[in-house]
Amino acid sequence: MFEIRHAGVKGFGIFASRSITRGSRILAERALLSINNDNPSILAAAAQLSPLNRAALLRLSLNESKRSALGLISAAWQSFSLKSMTIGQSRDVLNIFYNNNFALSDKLGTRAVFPTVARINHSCVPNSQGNFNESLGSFTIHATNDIARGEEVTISYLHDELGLRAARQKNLHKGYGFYCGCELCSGSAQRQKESHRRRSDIQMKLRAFAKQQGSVHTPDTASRKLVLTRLIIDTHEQEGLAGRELASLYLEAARLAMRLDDHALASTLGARGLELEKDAVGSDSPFYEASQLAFSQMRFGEDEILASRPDECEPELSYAPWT
Ligand SMILES: C[S@@+](CC[C@H](N)C(=O)[O-])C[C@H]1O[C@@H](n2cnc3c(N)ncnc32)[C@H](O)[C@@H]1O
Repeated sequence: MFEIRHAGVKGFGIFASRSITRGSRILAERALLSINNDNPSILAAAAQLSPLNRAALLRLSLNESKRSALGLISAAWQSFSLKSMTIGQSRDVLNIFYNNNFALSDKLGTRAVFPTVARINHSCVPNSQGNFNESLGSFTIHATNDIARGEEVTISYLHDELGLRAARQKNLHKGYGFYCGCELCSGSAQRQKESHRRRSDIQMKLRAFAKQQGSVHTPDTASRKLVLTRLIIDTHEQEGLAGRELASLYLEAARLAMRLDDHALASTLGARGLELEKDAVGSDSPFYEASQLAFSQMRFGEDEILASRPDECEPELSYAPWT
């Protein structure tokens, strides 16, 4: 379904070797290296790897801008007791880990590197999304948009999907040492202008709403929240963004519509939210199962459950560089 090959200045990347339809699982893989609160040492975990797996780890991409100074002292200190790795190798292992790991659970301190997933480059308008599937014990990549044969498979490394270009560039450079040249960041001036207008507009509306919320409590809060949530949904869709964030917005809108006794609207919004979630995580994901359950309970009047979906205790999943 895909191949790993050179992607110009980005290094390696993953490309569709045939057309991939939205919702398809592109890959599912287990961690190559992981740490958690009980076993927090990256170098100790790397020392346990077989020579083949350690070589595979050392082939992954480094953040060159952080290669020289940062990590050297820590690597030297930590590798003191690990005779199996040189200080240089230890420094590279740390750099590679920071540049490629995903935070899977804040509570358990679980962070992991997945060898093929680590080859997927960033786009501010990605066509795929990564999520950890607890029941498979694997990280999955699903197409959130249709992908043409030969097109690069991309995910977003950012937390704020609707961020403005300057903020996106700053965060990507700080985290990964690159300035993004994706189809949005290097798109036509017209496209960038429209995107900037849409994104600033919604940010302004969100700020105004938050300010209003802080000052007075008006009884029509649910209807105003619904209007705003639907505007955020529209912005995502106009920007070509799909995935779990959009699914959550639809499910939240469904909950608000239900609260306003608009059952027909709640059903339509909820069904769309579930469809988007299934596309992003797969029908075997506990995330999807939890949303399905919450949606059916909401329809029977227990809407608080949808507001406290279990996964919302965890942070939004994304690469976790240099944290
Ligand atoms: C997780 S790795 C992705 C795979 C990597 N290209 C490789 O060769 O293994 C992250 C690194 O890929 C590069 N990268 C990812 N997305 C990029 C983009 N949109 N523009 C430029 N470089 C990118 C950066 O060097 C970044 O530090």
